[in-house]
Amino acid sequence: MKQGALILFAAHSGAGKTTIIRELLRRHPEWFFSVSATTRKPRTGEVDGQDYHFVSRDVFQTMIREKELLEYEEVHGEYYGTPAEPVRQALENGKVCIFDLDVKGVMSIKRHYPEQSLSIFIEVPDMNLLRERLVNRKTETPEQIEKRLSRISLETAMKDAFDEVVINDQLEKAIHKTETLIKQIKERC
Ligand SMILES: Nc1ncnc2c1ncn2[C@@H]1O[C@H](COP(=O)(O)OP(=O)(O)OP(=O)(O)O)[C@@H](O)[C@H]1O
Ligand SMILES: Nc1nc2c(ncn2[C@@H]2O[C@H](COP(=O)(O)O)[C@@H](O)[C@H]2O)c(=O)[nH]1
Repeated sequence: MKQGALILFAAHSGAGKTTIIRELLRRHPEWFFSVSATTRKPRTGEVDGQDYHFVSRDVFQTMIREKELLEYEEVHGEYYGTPAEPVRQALENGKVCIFDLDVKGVMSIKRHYPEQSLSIFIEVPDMNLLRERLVNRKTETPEQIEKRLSRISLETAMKDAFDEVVINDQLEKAIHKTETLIKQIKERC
């Protein structure tokens, strides 16, 4: 009986992790995406229940109190957390489960599921690209962009603990590389 696999993505803000995940899920609708809860406001085009469960701080605190979250972190001044029950069910059904997380969230989930997890850090060939991509994305103010980039040193310090680092220079190459890594772990779990 298949146990399911957990694919844990993290990156510096702007590296392209969400773009890669969206394309992987488009190509593999059979894979399960762990929809996080967050107190951050939706960006244009983001759909509640699909990209995130957008909740108030009060609701998020209740989720913490009721132990509904597998892990949670405060990132860039907002709360983000992984609802536990959908993940448990997806794994029970032997699914490949995809997670969009910050670096600390990756390590927390890896501690829960050490044998079934693959952690992937999405990197850029040049750090200047991060600001450029965030500016082009047009979803944050200049102050918010600087706040996001201020986590680079923490993220760099934790990068060595990841199983794989994938450089997102050419998007299609990065998608292909991650897809190959996921197919490999899927064979084992
Ligand atoms: N290989 C690439 N070349 C050029 N632009 C890219 C590439 N990959 C992604 N982008 C663009 O860079 C921007 C940031 O990508 P994305 O939103 O996926 O980043 P992220 O890593 O999820 O960041 P955050 O953690 O801030 O959400 C987007 O506008 C996306 O279209
Ligand atoms: N620890 C967790 N981190 C999460 C979760 N969901 C998303 N994230 C990470 O937060 C930052 C900011 O996300 P953004 O959508 O505002 O750009 C990013 O690194 C996400 O990967 C979660 O459930 N737990």
